[in-house]
Amino acid sequence: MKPIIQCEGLRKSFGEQTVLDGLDITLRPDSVSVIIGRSGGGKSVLLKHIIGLMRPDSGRVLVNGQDITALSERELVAARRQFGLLFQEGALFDSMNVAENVAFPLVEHSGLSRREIADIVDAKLAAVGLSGAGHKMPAELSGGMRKRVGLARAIALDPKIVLFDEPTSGLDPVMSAAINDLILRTRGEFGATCVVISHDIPATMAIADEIFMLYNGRIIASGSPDEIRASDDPVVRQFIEGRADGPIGLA
Ligand SMILES: Nc1ncnc2c1ncn2[C@@H]1O[C@H](COP(=O)(O)OP(=O)(O)OP(=O)(O)O)[C@@H](O)[C@H]1O
Repeated sequence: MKPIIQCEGLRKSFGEQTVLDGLDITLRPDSVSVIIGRSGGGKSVLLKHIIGLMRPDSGRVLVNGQDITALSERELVAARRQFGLLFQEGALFDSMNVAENVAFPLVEHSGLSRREIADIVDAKLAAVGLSGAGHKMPAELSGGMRKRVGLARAIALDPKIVLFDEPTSGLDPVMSAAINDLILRTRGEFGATCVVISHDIPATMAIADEIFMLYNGRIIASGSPDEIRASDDPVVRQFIEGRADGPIGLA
């Protein structure tokens, strides 16, 4: 199957610090791909390269075969419309109510009428289980609700690819399970490719079609949850078992 996202030889340093060190990754369409790895290991930096918010020092990022590292800022704006992005805290606009938040990308990019936009907003809020919450302000919402509003906004334009940056961090187990269901539905019902960054190993095992382990600036292991569980790589084992002792230093 043709990959939807392919990074080849990505290198990125900040001063002396090398964060991506010749990273290769290939993501399949219509799949849930979960990228795991240490805090500060470069997962968010990788995500920013995939949507063209950061440019690599060298290497390429192909999205549907198009090298987005070669695009101008103007072309990038168009290319980014293929993506929906759910930020860690939902990143809602605090001065807008829930419906206005979800409507925002539609107002900015779709050219649809107010009536059409209102219908889409209702449908997306229903999809995330928040029908009737359109008038609420972000400050009135729980963390889980904020994430669901963020997801409704991320899928407002029916993007082909939805990126989730630590979607379950800070949520209770029930809300985490609800968010994981939503990720699976985002792939199933909306036909989107989902790229998830996560520290949550049980959730990763439950939702991933393919897991990628980022370590020392490269993908050191990839495979289905069963393959990753059976990995004999000591770094992978330490990470998925959550042990303090092992090759991964704590520094
Ligand atoms: N714009 C930047 N300028 C300088 N350093 C940066 C920049 N962005 C990221 N870094 C550094 O790159 C490293 C990787 O950061 P990144 O946010 O990608 O980690 P992460 O794996 O997403 O971590 P976490 O799981 O804690 O969110 C960190 O050491 C960070 O300080």
